[in-house]
Amino acid sequence: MALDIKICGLKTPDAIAAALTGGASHVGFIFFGKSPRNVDPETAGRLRTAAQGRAKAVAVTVDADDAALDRIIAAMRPDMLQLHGRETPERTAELKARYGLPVIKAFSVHDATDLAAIMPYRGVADRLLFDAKPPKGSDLPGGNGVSFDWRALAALDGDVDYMLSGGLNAGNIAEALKATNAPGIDISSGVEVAPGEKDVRLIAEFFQAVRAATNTMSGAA
Ligand SMILES: O=C(O)c1ccccc1N[C@@H]1O[C@H](COP(=O)(O)O)[C@@H](O)[C@H]1O
Repeated sequence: MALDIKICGLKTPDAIAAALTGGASHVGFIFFGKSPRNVDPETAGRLRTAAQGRAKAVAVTVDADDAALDRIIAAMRPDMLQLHGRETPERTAELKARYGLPVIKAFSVHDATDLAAIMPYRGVADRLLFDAKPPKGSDLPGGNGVSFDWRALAALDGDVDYMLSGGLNAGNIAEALKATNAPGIDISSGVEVAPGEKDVRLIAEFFQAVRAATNTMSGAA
């Protein structure tokens, strides 16, 4: 099965073009005021048109209320919603029904005990996303550029569809894929030169590293 690759926190046409040229399956837009990657829904709506028919456009929100989500959905027309806050299984189901969109639910992981949290979301969220816990003092629930111990995911059932995120970059993606065999990966800080500032060269290098890693893994199989 092809590896899904999401480049998240996009804010400029150049960065989106680099993500699409590299072969991103998903492009993510952040709607969270405290993030250096925050975009307004209208800007995201303009930017996401480049991805039409090429990659799924994902709206990333954090405990957003209905009014904020209504505005995001109307202006951006995302293909998917990513819930990166403390949204309950009930809220997740409600949003799926309200907008008729597939939902990615994010979980923060330190060790295998954190995986118990996913149980009530199985059959509710369409896909799970595993990110590291935010460092102490961080204002952001994600996008902190920190990894967790990927061995924690060894306890997952084989049928769990998820994306691995948190501190991925061109230098560690081979090890991350080898450790997890993740069906999808998600990166933001690792292709930036400063918080919120994507770099087209780093994006291209990330895709090269992913291709090299997947070629090595399929050769070894
Ligand atoms: O990137 C952000 O600023 C952000 C803000 C609020 C919620 C989620 C956010 N990003 C998510 O974090 C991971 C990527 O993090 P990293 O920078 O690669 O470590 C990814 O799931 C983004 O969607």
